[in-house]
Amino acid sequence: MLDVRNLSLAYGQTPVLADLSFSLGADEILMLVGPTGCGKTTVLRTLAGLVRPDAGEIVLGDQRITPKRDVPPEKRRVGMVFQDFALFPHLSVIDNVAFRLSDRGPAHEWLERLGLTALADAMPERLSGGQKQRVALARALAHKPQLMLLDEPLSNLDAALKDTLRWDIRTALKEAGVPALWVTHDQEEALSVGDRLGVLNNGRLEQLDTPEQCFSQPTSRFAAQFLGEAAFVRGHRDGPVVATPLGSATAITQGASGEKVDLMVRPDDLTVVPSRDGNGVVEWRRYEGETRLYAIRVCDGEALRVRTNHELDLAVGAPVHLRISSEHPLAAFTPEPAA
Ligand SMILES: Nc1ncnc2c1ncn2[C@@H]1O[C@H](COP(=O)(O)OP(=O)(O)OP(=O)(O)O)[C@@H](O)[C@H]1O
Repeated sequence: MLDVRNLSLAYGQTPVLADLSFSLGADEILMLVGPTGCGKTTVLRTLAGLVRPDAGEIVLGDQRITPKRDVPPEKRRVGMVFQDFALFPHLSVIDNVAFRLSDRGPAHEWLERLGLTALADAMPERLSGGQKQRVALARALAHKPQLMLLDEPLSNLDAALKDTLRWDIRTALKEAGVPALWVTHDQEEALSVGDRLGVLNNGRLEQLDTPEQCFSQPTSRFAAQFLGEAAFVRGHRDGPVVATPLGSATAITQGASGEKVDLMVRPDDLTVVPSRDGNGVVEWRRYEGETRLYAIRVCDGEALRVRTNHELDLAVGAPVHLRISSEHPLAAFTPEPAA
């Protein structure tokens, strides 16, 4: 169990974490995303005890940590997995995993669970990136941590390996029954692997919710734009419905009829068909294999992205009709004041 309350931290005069609060359940995995420099690694470093916060408290199991009551990193029982694996190069796999353990049983157990038994006596230099990361995970879990911190654990691995390993890491964390905080830059990973997702912006949690809620019901434009390819179409409320030049959709939030709003649309909320008297033209196209992504310029507004089946083959410059086809409610935001 982890409880973070009103954590603040500045490097010199630069505030990095601002009144950050969240809790993690017994075996909950929280994915942490946000733009570069927003403080993700600093959150992990603070929880690990590598930097001391200026204010707030961390309750980790039965430890209560405050700026005045520090607990050193080695007493926090926090396991860490980094993108660069950080194995001891002069120790074999089993000696890495069992490092400083008086009982080597859990080391053998985690090697087996993570499919590494045959490599127990190998030296790290012989291992592939995926195997190194499994060893790093086994080492962290064999030490029976009360919290796991993962800082972009898959970013040095190729795409095919990432997909398998992310699920193996999730399974291992759940088997170990430890809460985990997992920083990633990968949207698919952020949305698919964790139990909850936190969107960090300038050291503040902009949104903390299930991945589904964060993606489909972002509470701010920032969260909307950070997850997935969001665009905004100006419309007017008419009861629960927002009417736009591209058709109508139900809005998630209610407001006064007649009020101007920007409706958030993603490429799968729109449908495009060829049409001589349509409302737009194809500005660019991108073949994606199973799908195609088109940018459609509508009147003189911004180009909107729409994803279609790969069989719809439209040329650049082709006249088309673009409409909102989403059957689920869409997020609506108050228009930003003109610059
Ligand atoms: N030791 C330090 N001294 C001073 N400033 C630091 C230090 N470490 C990080 N920073 C600054 O704090 C801010 C947050 O850094 P942090 O590494 O936590 O961001 P991040 O969200 O993990 O970024 P990235 O996604 O690029 O890894 C950045 O502006 C960074 O330059």
